[in-house]
Order: sequence, then C-alpha cells, then structure tokens
Amino acid sequence: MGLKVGIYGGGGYAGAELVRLLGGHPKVGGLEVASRGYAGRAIGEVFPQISSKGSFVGPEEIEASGLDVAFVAYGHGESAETVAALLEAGVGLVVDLSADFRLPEVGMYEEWYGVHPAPGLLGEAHYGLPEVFGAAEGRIIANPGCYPTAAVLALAPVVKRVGGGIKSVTINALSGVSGAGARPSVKTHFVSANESANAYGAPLHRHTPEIETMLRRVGESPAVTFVPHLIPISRGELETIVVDLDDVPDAGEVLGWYADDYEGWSFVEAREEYPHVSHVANTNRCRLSAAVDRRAGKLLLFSAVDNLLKGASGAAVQNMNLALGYPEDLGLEHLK
Ligand SMILES: NC(=O)C1=CN([C@@H]2O[C@H](COP(=O)(O)OP(=O)(O)OC[C@H]3O[C@@H](n4cnc5c(N)ncnc54)[C@H](OP(=O)(O)O)[C@@H]3O)[C@@H](O)[C@H]2O)C=CC1
Ligand SMILES: CC(=O)N[C@@H](CCC(=O)OP(=O)(O)O)C(=O)O
Repeated sequence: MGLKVGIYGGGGYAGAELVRLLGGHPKVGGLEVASRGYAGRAIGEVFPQISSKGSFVGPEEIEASGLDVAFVAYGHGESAETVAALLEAGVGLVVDLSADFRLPEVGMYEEWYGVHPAPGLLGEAHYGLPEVFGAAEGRIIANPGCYPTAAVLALAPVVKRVGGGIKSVTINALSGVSGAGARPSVKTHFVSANESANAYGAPLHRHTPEIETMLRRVGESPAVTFVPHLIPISRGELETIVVDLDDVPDAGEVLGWYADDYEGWSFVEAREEYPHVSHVANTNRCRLSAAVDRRAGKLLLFSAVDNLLKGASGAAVQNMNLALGYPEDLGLEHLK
C-alpha cells in the first residue's frame, strides 16, 4: 500500500527535489505531483534530470481527501490557503516549505510578509528543525528557511549555554542562485549573477525575525544582523557568523557543544576543518565549525548547507519521516 503523498508546486526548484526524493522513498506508495504551470506535461520532459514516468496534474485534479501527506512548495503568501484547504479535506500531515507558518504570531508575519491568509492555523505549526526542536507533532510542519537552517544550527548550542553573555551576532551569508527559485528575474539571471557577488536584502531581510525567534526559544539572544549575498554558484550556502561575547569560549569547547547537542542526528556534523559549500552540495548535511579571534575577542562560527536539500526539500522529507515515526534518514541515506 504505502503512503499516498501529494506535492503542490512540483514545478519549482524545491518541488523538483521533492519529486526526486519522494519518488524513491520506500514508504511512499502513491505520488501525485501538482503544478499550475506544467499540468499535463510529463515530469521527465520538464525535468530531464529526474527519471519519473509520471505527469504533472493540476492542483484541483488531486483528490486531497485521499492523501496521507502533502508537501506545499509555493511561495510565501501563496501557500497558507492551500495548506488550510488540505487540512480541511482531512490530510493528516502537511509540510509547508514556504515561510507562511514559520513565525508564531500574526503581527510579526504581517510586519515582514503582509496579510496572512490563514492566521488561525499559525498556533498549530511545528517549526521543522528537528535537531533543535525535535520531531513534529500535529498536522502542520513549517519547514525552515534555508538561511535560518544554517544559522540556527550553528548558533543554538551557543545561545543555549552562554546566551546572556552575547553582545552581538553578525551573520554573513553566501547563497547560490537556486535560493531565489526558478522564476527568472533581472537580479538572478545569468548575466547579472555570473562573475559577480552582491549583498542584498540587508539589513532587514525577512529571515532575520525567523532566526531571532528560533534562537530566543533556546536562550537569551540579542537582535541579529543578517547580511545575505548572492554568489555565482547554482546551489549551496555558507554562513560565517561573528559572535561578540563577554567570555569567549575556546573553539574546541564549542565543537564539543555541537558534538553533544547533535549526537545521534544523521545530518549535522561539526569538524575542525571549516566547511566548504562543496562539502554539502547535493547532500542533506549541515557542516559546522568554530574558531576564536582572541585578538578581537570574537567567536567565529561556520555553517554550510545545500539550500535545496537541508535548506528545503531534504529537510521536508526528514521532517515527514520523524513526524510519522520512521528513521530520520529513510529515503535520504544517500544524502548523508
Ligand atoms: N529555493 C530555495 O533554496 C528554497 C526555497 N524555499 C521555499 O520553498 C518554496 C518553493 O521555492 P522554490 O521552489 O525555490 O521556488 P520556485 O520559484 O522555483 O517555485 C515556486 C512555484 O512557482 C511555480 N514556478 C516554477 N517555475 C516557474 C517559472 N519559471 N515561472 C513561474 N512560476 C514558476 C511553481 O508552481 P507550479 O508548479 O504550481 O507552477 C513553483 O512551485 C518557496 O516558498 C521558497 O521560499 C525554502 C528554502 C529554500
Ligand atoms: C538567493 C535568494 O534569493 N534566497 C532567498 C531565500 C530562499 C529561502 O530559503 O527562503 P524562503 O524559504 O524563506 O523563501 C531570499 O533571499 O529570499
């Protein structure tokens, strides 16, 4: 039999990764892939890199009441209505890859994103960073943003232990262009991005409140300065985080905190060696490292993820696995 799973927004970058991962998942018995733009077309024709024999359908063609699990990979602001309709139809678990259910309060969402289409459901969502917040219970998983994934995994063990002593946190983040999605734009097309690099969205990128909110769930944390940059690679993200602390711990101590907190989790690993994007690209890993600048009295943290896997679709499948009581790496073993 197996699980009946639906993907909504299968035509985007995150959707394509979901098709690939769920198409090979041992517990998935039936997979329906909806795309508003590609309905009627063969999946293997739109995404020749994926060996799928199926075709995209229109979202209305999926019998939602027959689904056990649904993944929604629409943009923020677009997702919530579909999530609400799926729950109404009786789907037991909905994993939303957008930002629509990540912030816990409607006021905060509206300050950063605009009007929320289903504010009554916000309180039900579980923020899906299991290595920090555990397996999801309930019907809605808010899959984290790619930058917050890397930032919170690096910072949570520090905030938990010495949060009160943190004077400032500055996150310099580099992202590949797939982070901006498949819709082409003047800022992301080849000629704009190739052989260049630029900061964008600072100082008030919409991931700032997501990072601050999640860090404040584990300890005392100041406002965060978050500066993302677009760099000319297809996928992957690297964050260099500068933490100004009253008492700077040794780098070895921080690596020990990471080892303790992430022991038993398959996809998060700290090493002395600083992570490269190439160490995590095409995997579901987050690689962490730490160093200390004694002269300036600062702790430096390094965190790398693949934005489309640990930063989106890999994490979404990991979240489904945990919510349903399966091993977290089921169907993801090849991405460790
Ligand atoms: N890209 C990333 O690294 C990450 C993305 N996310 C989030 O996941 C969600 C999906 O992101 P992502 O897949 O990158 O976004 P895309 O822009 O690639 O896709 C979003 C939706 O737009 C439609 N679409 C796809 N291609 C085009 C096109 N060329 N022109 C117009 N519409 C198109 C698709 O819907 P349909 O198939 O119905 O036509 C798709 O589901 C978003 O909420 C995003 O914020 C989260 C973490 C990381
Ligand atoms: C390079 C680039 O543009 N990146 C995206 C982040 C993508 C992501 O993971 O964020 P959401 O899931 O919240 O959309 C951005 O800065 O908006």
